[in-house]
Amino acid sequence: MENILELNQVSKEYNDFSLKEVSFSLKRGYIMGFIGPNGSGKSTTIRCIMDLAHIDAGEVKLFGTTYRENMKNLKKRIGFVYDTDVFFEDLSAEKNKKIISSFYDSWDDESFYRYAKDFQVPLDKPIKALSKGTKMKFSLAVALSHQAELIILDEPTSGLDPVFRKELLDILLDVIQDESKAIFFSTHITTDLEQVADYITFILDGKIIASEETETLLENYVLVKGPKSLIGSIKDLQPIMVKESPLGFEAFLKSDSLNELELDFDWKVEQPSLEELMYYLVKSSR
Ligand SMILES: Nc1ncnc2c1ncn2[C@@H]1O[C@H](COP(=O)(O)OP(=O)(O)OP(=O)(O)O)[C@@H](O)[C@H]1O
Repeated sequence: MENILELNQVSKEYNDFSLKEVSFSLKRGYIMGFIGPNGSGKSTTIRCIMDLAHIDAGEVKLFGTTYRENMKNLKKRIGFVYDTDVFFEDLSAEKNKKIISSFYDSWDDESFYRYAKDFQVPLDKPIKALSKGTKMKFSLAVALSHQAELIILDEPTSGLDPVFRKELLDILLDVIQDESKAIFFSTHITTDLEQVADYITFILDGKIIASEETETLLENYVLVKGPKSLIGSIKDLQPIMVKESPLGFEAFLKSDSLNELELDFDWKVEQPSLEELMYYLVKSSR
């Protein structure tokens, strides 16, 4: 199936930071989570995808084409949901909808009212009176009502309570059911991604260090916990990182460093969570 989003060797230089030959791709019908520590380049990458930041080298392809070839049309096919307030705060959600809808030929009022109802967005209230979570839902209702095929969200779940977060994640899962759309979203909440992301792209200091299926990514690594007496044996396997405590150790290593014999040792081998994987990969790089 065609890539709906494709970045090829995208580079962007700021004074103190650069995106370094960022490449990854996403197909229709899937959700990709975009993770990385603070300041690693997530928002910058998203701004490059949205053509809000000029790229110095490389190429961003959307729906198989580039902004250079097709600027006006491309933007309309993307639903961009982000944290900063982009609406007319003093106007009601209904009036905001009226203004925004006039920009889109493909606007579908019926969908909008259905989503607003499903998401319980009060349309008569001014935007400034809505909670953060409700604003996010309004934003998503807008994105879905102009028939966006690619939904890009920059930290949509940050600051939302667990109930709102779960609702939002269910909505995202629902959106990709017909397999014609794709979702790309950045977040620090890795447990959200374990629930919904088919793929994970991991950025660190402006460089992509992994972009693959969530399951495969997690299966690539193991956490081994064992007593002090086995510390020499674990170190022989050249782990990525070992944390020692008075009682024993916790080691993070590539799964293929363990062979069958070593599985028989008196230590516990676990698959790391996404949060543990992120912690160890970030720590070991510093
Ligand atoms: N317009 C700009 N001019 C100069 N530097 C910038 C600009 N925009 C971002 N940066 C720098 O780029 C780096 C990456 O920032 P970015 O916002 O992309 O990170 P992030 O991964 O989204 O971080 P966070 O998780 O904290 O939101 C930061 O050091 C930031 O200061």
